[in-house]
Amino acid sequence: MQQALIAMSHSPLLEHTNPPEDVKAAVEAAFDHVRAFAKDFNPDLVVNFGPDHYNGFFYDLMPPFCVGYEALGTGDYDSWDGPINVPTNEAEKLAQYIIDQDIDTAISRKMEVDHGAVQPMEIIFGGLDTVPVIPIFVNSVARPFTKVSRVRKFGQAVGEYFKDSDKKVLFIGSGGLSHDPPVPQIATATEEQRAFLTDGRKPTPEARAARQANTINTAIKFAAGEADIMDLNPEWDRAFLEVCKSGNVEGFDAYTADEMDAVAGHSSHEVRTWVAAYSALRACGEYEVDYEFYKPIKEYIAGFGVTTAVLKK
Ligand SMILES: O=C(O)CCc1cccc(O)c1O
Ligand SMILES: [Fe+2]
Repeated sequence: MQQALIAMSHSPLLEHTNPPEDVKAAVEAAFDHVRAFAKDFNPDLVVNFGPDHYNGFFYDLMPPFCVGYEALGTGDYDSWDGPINVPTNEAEKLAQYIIDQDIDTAISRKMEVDHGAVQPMEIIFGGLDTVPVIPIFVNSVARPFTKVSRVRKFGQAVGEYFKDSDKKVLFIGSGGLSHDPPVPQIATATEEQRAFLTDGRKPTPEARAARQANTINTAIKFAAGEADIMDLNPEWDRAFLEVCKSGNVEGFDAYTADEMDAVAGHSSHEVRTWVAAYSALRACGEYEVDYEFYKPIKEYIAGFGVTTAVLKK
């Protein structure tokens, strides 16, 4: 088996809020599972589809996709802060292949990736300086959004590139499922927020701390039933997981940005990373989801899903 997949939610609140013990234990067991899965698969390379939350990508230049040739962590919420082990030559060849399939992508020789992209690898491998990784940004917060069918085709192109590779490749998707954390949106932003969304790189320590405190306070209120963010939507989450399990990745095409905003929250778009990862794996062959964990967890502001998938023999 040359390709495998881990698609999982992330939340910077893992270390900052306190769900009931049984919930924490269940999440920890899911993390143990993905760690064991990755260890067993023993990838030569990870292709990491990750979102960003205005730490690395801003409205000064917002691409739908970006392949990182070289990358570093932004360290927000104490996430990976420093260089990332990217095989530049392989990333260059991958981007050329994607473009040759008529799918345009941005590239970066200095891509900045935030908690949303790095958290699964921190959990699974203990850092981003171990297994070589090609980080791929999939815009999941900043309108305008590409159609989900485009994300599927992008993922498919990535998968095709690795289909006959002699390397063992693990596709990771990070984010989702339904959730609506307090990330400003350009359409409703104040003047100050607009400035941040457009040009907010390298915040002062005070600005970063204030942003993080706001997220943590919102999560605590949300768990107490007092926050004015959208509720989680377990039904929507379960339906999305069913599409993942069906193996019919064209099923993702029915999702639209407006509907997702309306029923699953403004950060539900992070499932685009799952769409890319599942479509990449599907391009390598028929797959089966061999592990699924799901729980709506208000303390983490996340419909929290963890899945692994392998190719059918
Ligand atoms: O402050 C931010 O940028 C949002 C943090 C955040 C919170 C809950 C779930 C997430 O997926 C997430 O990213
Ligand atoms: Fe996120």
